[in-house]
Amino acid sequence: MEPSIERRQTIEGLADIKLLVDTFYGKVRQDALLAPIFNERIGAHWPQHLEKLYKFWQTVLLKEHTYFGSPFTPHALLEIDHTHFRKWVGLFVETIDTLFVGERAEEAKWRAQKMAEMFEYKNAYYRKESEKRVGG
Ligand code: HEM
Repeated sequence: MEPSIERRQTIEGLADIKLLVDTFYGKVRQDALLAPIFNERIGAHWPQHLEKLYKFWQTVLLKEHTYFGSPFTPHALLEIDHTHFRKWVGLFVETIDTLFVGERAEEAKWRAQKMAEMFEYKNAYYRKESEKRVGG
């Protein structure tokens, strides 16, 4: 049997974070369900969005604190539901499993899943509240 060559790497530094973020949003931008949502909101500002996401994942995974935003806020207004979140998480997990191995890779998947769950829950809550206000 051919010895298998492990091409996947551990997440060690900013270059790995950039590879993760660039690959993931590359997939998002090709995805029929997610691309329109991102494009409508981000438009020509993809470079700035990616910079923000490098900082976000650098902070979460490398504990180098370069992100100082509030990650949920911009999602509250998006028209997204369970199908979108499931797709987002699916592409994220696929990206990690293709590129990386190790503890940080596992942590990245775990964090992404947990945050997606939280965002989905909060989104549904805000939507219900605003329907109550509109609908009386
Ligand atoms: C279906 C799922 C999702 C969609 C469609 C989505 C879409 C977006 C969009 C359009 C923006 C840009 C908003 C703006 O600049 O006005 C954004 C920002 C962001 N997203 Fe998501 N997102 C999703 C899930 C997630 C998840 C699960 C995470 C975290 C693991 C995440 C992390 C972030 C962060 C950190 C920002 C930057 C926030 C800031 O401005 O500081 N997103 N997202």
